[in-house]
Amino acid sequence: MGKNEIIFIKSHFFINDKRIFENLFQIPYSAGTIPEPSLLTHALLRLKFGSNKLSKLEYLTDYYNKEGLFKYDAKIYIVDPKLAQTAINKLEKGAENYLEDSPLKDTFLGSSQKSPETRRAIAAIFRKTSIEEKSNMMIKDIDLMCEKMKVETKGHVNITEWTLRLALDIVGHVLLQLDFRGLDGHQEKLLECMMTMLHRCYALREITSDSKEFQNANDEFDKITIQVLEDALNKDDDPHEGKRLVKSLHEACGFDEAKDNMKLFLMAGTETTASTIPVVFSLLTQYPEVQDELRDEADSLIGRLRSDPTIPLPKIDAMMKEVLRLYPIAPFISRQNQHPVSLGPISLEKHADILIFTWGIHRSEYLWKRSKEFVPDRFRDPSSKDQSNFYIPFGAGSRVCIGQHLAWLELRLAIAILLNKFEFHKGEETPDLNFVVDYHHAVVHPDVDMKFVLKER
Ligand code: HEM
Repeated sequence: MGKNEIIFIKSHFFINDKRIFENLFQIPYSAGTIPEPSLLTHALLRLKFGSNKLSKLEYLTDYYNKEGLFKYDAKIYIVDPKLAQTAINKLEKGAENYLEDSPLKDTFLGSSQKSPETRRAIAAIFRKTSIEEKSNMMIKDIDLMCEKMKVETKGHVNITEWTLRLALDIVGHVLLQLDFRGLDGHQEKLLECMMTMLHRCYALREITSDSKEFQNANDEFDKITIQVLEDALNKDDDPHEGKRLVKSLHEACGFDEAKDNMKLFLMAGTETTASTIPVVFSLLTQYPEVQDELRDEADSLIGRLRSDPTIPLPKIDAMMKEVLRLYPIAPFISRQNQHPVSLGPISLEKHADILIFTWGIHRSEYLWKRSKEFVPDRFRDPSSKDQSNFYIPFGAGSRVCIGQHLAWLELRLAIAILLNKFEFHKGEETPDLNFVVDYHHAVVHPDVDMKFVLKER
């Protein structure tokens, strides 16, 4: 808004620009068009939420509930479940400028053309049964983390750091048949590169993607992944493990793309679960009675869980579903249309920039009872009226998160084992739960590392 166009003095607006005056009082919506907040709505949102764009978008989700979609910053946000389902199935992955400036731009995350072969080539590795067969590797890594936490944390734990290292080791062991030894501190450099790019640049915006620091981190990340890929290609497959992911990738898309997709697996496989676990424990320290109840379940089922990772954990599973409802780590799903297309009553020009707004849909007061509250047993009773049938933390359709089975198993095992071995409490250093958004990769993270007081059991 230009200087002198609107002057705001003590709860009065003074408007001295005719165009703005008209815009303030425009009727924001007429049937068949995409509604857009008026300048007045923008101004009020700014007063209410400052620069917190995620909260503004969440507010607009309920505001435009009837229309089911809205435009904000030239992007179209879909918040109606039916429209969202249609958009997910009918439109293509990504958007015109999706992943521009990102080291993941040439991976199959953003590409709708190359992805089917790559996806097919690696699908077997990500299948639920293949992942479950490797649960022992995850359990070994989680146990190692717990042992190290006991020795090294002295009662105060930075769970963000530990779970980042854990997630890196699990991606290495389960997906790549490689030992990164993140928990032993051997891959500090790799984690540092990822965090410089993902947190400092894209989420916190402390540095830009053309800064020297970013470039150095990206070059180093490239160097490490090239080395890892070359080493892995030179090794024979373990006959018990089947073909390595890196070999399948290499055969499907050649060295350069395989290297970029390795970067994708390292980033997507590490930061997503490593952001979710700290959120879980932040909530469990805010609700200690829930933590105790879940610990009782973990204690009684841990023996069976270790030998069969698929057994139901009714309370822990329900709580994790609720965490991914209230705080979906991937808050948007990006889609675009190569050709003009109609979506419900709306006609879209080609190359519209479309976001299915999971965060808003999961928290809409029109779809969920007590929508903004943490209700840990909401998902325990499938017939509960507290539930909506539109729940998409991992997306949906042909481009659903390929790592969802890995993520889910890792989360339930890590949470059950951590609860069985430790109590988590709030301490002086424990931060409030606030989020920053990486709009490039459509991920939210807690804005700072999550630290707790840890009591060994
Ligand atoms: C809590 C953990 C996770 C959440 C909430 C999550 C969520 C998502 C979502 C919403 C999408 C987009 C789906 C769409 O466009 O329809 C996605 C895509 C993807 N995820 Fe995950 N994810 C998680 C963990 C992981 C893990 C552990 C990996 C392992 C490597 C992974 C790898 C990927 C990849 C490669 C894609 C792109 C798939 C494609 O475009 O075809 N994710 N994820």
